[in-house]
Amino acid sequence: MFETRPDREAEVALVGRSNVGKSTLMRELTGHSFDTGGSPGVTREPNHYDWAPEDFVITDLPGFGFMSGVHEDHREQIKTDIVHYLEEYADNILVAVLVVDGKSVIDIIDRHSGPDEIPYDVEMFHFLRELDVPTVVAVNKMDKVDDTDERLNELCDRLGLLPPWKQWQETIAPITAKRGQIDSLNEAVREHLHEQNRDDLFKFF
Ligand SMILES: Nc1nc2c(ncn2[C@@H]2O[C@H](COP(=O)(O)OP(=O)(O)OP(=O)(O)O)[C@@H](O)[C@H]2O)c(=O)[nH]1
Repeated sequence: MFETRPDREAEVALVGRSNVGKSTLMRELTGHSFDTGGSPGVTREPNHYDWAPEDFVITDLPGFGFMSGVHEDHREQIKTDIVHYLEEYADNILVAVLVVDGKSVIDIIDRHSGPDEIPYDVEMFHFLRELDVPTVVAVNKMDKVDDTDERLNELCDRLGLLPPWKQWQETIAPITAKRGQIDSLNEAVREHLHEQNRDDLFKFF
């Protein structure tokens, strides 16, 4: 279990597979650069952007999935730790941001769909819903995607949301974190904060 979390009442948590751009997004959101080491899977412990005066923390959870040089057992352990973290702090997490790579997410989901296999992103999306944690899917790297609407409609379909994606703007937020294009995510997060009477946290998004 991760033991680095500051004791804060309110939290926004970023989850997602390795290399989807969580650290890049974290930097854009906070203006703070976390030492990620640069290669996939380097983020093994959560990064917390601790805002004590507001009793608020933004957390970047470790990436899950393929990591070169990381043994299968360890990968499973990281996944288990993430699940436990989300369960333990579900009441504190006002919004979860599930980050995916817009370029590859459909292929990865389809490759891992089978009679006894649920793709991580789909599993995580449903798990967060079960926990009653409002979730925004940040579809990153949209600079590499040409057919935006088609791609986002496909993603809705895989997540069990009825397309067109445009009716899910509180849930599906296409972004290009690397260029600082994250307005749609900020708006979606604000919607969820507003619903929970936390307009005081708008300044972070
Ligand atoms: N084209 C493109 N590349 C991006 C974007 N955002 C991030 N990247 C690149 O994606 C790679 C991974 O980004 P990171 O932010 O390190 O990803 P991460 O999800 O934190 O990775 P882990 O540490 O493995 O969890 C880097 O090469 C980034 O420059 C984007 O919006 N567009």
